[in-house]
Amino acid sequence: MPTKISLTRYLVEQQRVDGRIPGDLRLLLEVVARACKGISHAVTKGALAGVLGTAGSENVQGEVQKKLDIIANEVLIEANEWGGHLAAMASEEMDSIYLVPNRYPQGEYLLLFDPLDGSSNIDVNVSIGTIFSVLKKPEGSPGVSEQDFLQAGAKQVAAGYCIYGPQTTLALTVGDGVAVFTLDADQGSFVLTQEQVRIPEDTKEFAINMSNMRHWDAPVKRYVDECLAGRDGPRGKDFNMRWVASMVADVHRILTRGGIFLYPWDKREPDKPGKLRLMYEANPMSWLVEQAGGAATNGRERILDLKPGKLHERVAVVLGSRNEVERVTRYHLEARK
Ligand SMILES: O=P(O)(O)OC[C@H]1O[C@](O)(COP(=O)(O)O)[C@@H](O)[C@@H]1O
Ligand SMILES: [Mg+2]
Ligand SMILES: [Mg+2]
Repeated sequence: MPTKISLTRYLVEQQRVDGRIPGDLRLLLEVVARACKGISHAVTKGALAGVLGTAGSENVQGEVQKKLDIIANEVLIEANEWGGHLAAMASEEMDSIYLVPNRYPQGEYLLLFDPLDGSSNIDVNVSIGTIFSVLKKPEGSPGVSEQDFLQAGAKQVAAGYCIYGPQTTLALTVGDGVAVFTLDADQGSFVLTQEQVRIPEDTKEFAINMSNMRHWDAPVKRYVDECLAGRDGPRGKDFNMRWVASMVADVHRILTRGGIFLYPWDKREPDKPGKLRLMYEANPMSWLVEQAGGAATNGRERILDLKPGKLHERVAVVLGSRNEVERVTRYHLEARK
């Protein structure tokens, strides 16, 4: 496919030429991309539009909501509810699922999103993003319930993120590799800038919040200790470290130049499997990473095989360059024996 084509043309070709996606899914993805453009606009305006700062409320997970968390959530809902492609939506910022109102045509897809990822970076002008995942409503189920959303990540029919950084960039998979589009603000359209993204199998760069080191489990400590030991340690090479604290930005770096990202279980809240959310953070990112040749596990099992028990379920995440993820997973399995 020639580069410099628009997202619309890329999707039309996925639909028409390759028969990979139905027309409804194509239109749904175009609406999601349009919503991301709107969010990008609000992010760029920042203090000029009065969108920075906290909203004075908490979400279902007890996290303080920022104004942009709520604005991004509303933009995504308003853009998507009337198009006729969706049956329901779910979001990090909403306690339960959002049914498409009866006055609008009902579609067969379910859309999940983290409207604004990296909330702690909003007010300090560091990259943030939107993460999304699309599932098909199970056939034969009347109406829509939360149960319909509880499908393994392997069932996703589309997944992606839009990062609001120095450029606004959208990464997308519909199961045919990962394509990356850059927003051309003059044209107002996303333009294909990279196709068939590949994550190198090996890396010398890891991403983890080191301030939690004392709370980690032994296999994670072992892995990071070996990286820190550098050339003189068992790995025989020096490692670099990065932690943006926006998963979108850390994953975007990994798609661009490789690396490994870890947000493991830790002893601070031992009853929670991890910090990140399975259905609208880990699943879409894991599918993107796998589609780019990388791997994603919770330390033991492939994330995309996990069957969610609830909408806002949390999960430990290890993803990125294949050989490093396999090493961390092996360390966990060895520790169990
Ligand atoms: O502040 P910590 O504990 O390092 O956590 C950072 C992680 O939290 C997150 O910000 C969670 O996302 P939200 O901003 O959507 O809640 C991830 O993007 C990031 O990887
Ligand atoms: Mg997030
Ligand atoms: Mg968020």
